[in-house]
Amino acid sequence: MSAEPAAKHGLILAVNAGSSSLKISLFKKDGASPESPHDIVDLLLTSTITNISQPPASFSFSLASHGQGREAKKEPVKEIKDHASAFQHFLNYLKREASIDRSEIVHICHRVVHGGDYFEPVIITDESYHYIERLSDLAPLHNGGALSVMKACIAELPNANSIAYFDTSFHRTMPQHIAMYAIRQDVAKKRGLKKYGFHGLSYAYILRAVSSFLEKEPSQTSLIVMHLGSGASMCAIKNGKSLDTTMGLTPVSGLPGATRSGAIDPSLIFHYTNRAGRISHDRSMAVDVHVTQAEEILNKRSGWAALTGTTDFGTIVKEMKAVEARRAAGEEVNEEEGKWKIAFDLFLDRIVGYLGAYYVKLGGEVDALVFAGGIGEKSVELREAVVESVRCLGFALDEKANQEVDSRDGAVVDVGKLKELRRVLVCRTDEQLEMAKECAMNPQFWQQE
Ligand SMILES: Nc1ncnc2c1ncn2[C@@H]1O[C@H](COP(=O)(O)OP(=O)(O)O)[C@@H](O)[C@H]1O
Ligand SMILES: CC(=O)OP(=O)(O)O
Ligand SMILES: [Mg+2]
Repeated sequence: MSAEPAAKHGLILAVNAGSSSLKISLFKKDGASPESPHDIVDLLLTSTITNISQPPASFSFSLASHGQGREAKKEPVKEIKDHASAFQHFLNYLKREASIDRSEIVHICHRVVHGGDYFEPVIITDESYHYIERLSDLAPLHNGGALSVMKACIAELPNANSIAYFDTSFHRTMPQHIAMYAIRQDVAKKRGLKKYGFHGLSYAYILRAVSSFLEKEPSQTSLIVMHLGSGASMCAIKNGKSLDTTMGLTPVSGLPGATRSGAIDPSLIFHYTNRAGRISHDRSMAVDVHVTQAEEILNKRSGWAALTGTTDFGTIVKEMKAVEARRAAGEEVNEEEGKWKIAFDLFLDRIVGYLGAYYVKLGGEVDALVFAGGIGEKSVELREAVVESVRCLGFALDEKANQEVDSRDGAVVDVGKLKELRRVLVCRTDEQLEMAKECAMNPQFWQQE
């Protein structure tokens, strides 16, 4: 792949189509690129649309010049029903924002969850678009949304290059026997049936930010990272490389999520429904995605939504605490009310299981446990429960630091007690910034000074 080097500098729009959200950031690349990747791009604005799969969606927009740390105002928008309409709403809003000239956008970086055999970023052409489209069935909550945004970009911002950045790229270093499933390899090879792993842009950002925080080279840094959001996964990073991760061929495997089951016995689905193999045409996407009913059940009708009725882990924690406080006060609590704690404990159990496994796989050489993603960054209670469960491995939390994460600045916050021995960190991950930095640093995309 090679792009026409567009300009020496200009604006980079980075778009992150998550399973239930669309996160957009606009950056300015400076003409004189400093050696350090840390200040190669300046943030101009961010916009976040959440609850796309649970309407009404909520829209926020904030200019960096108006204070980055400030919580942006959120407003419900009933017209937003998918990623395409969410992006259109953002573009309309941007048009009204006089201080930004859309024609200065040179590159648009798109987070694409499944990249199949693509490892490097690719410029979107007919060929690469159709390759990513063919992979949509392997990331039914994701690739379709990203493609619908690309279509809108080509129509509305025709002078900008659309470039796809892949979640799967970070995991290309997984050893073959770890990425392989114990199935016939002639079939596996023909159909690409192996563990790809996801959230790779987030892991790349976290590795960069945490190694810098620890003042170590990324290639000397070993971490166990928990990216816990609507989609949740973990990664064992050994000397800067992905050794193992919990998601697999598709993002449904590993930890449960907002609407995803996580790992199950593969036979379960045939006992759940006798229509497992029937094709279900997903009409919620602007791009047609063909998945079976089995995949629809496990991707869209499971997880927190199935256990508790909400996709918001914050609500689960709040309700659980309220019920547990009543129970502690001697009040009777019925079975239905116990669902919040069951969901919390189930998530905790799966996280701790992988944590133990990854600690052993890394031979105990772990520079830090890192919490990230909406739940990892915001839930004081989940961090407390996880770290308490792995106390036997020598990790301990500084309770006060854990409570105060929200009020602390910076990408990385130290919440561990035994700082010299076993670090516990929170990292505010930023997939948009990771893409923008990678784009700004890639000489292929820019005319040299
Ligand atoms: N205070 C909180 N406590 C626990 N969970 C929270 C809190 N705030 C947000 N979350 C969780 O974070 C999720 C969003 O995480 P994020 O990583 O932004 O998601 P996405 O996968 O859409 O990128 C929400 O759905 C919610 O479950
Ligand atoms: C891969 C994945 O699950 O992404 P997200 O958490 O953004 O939905
Ligand atoms: Mg996400």
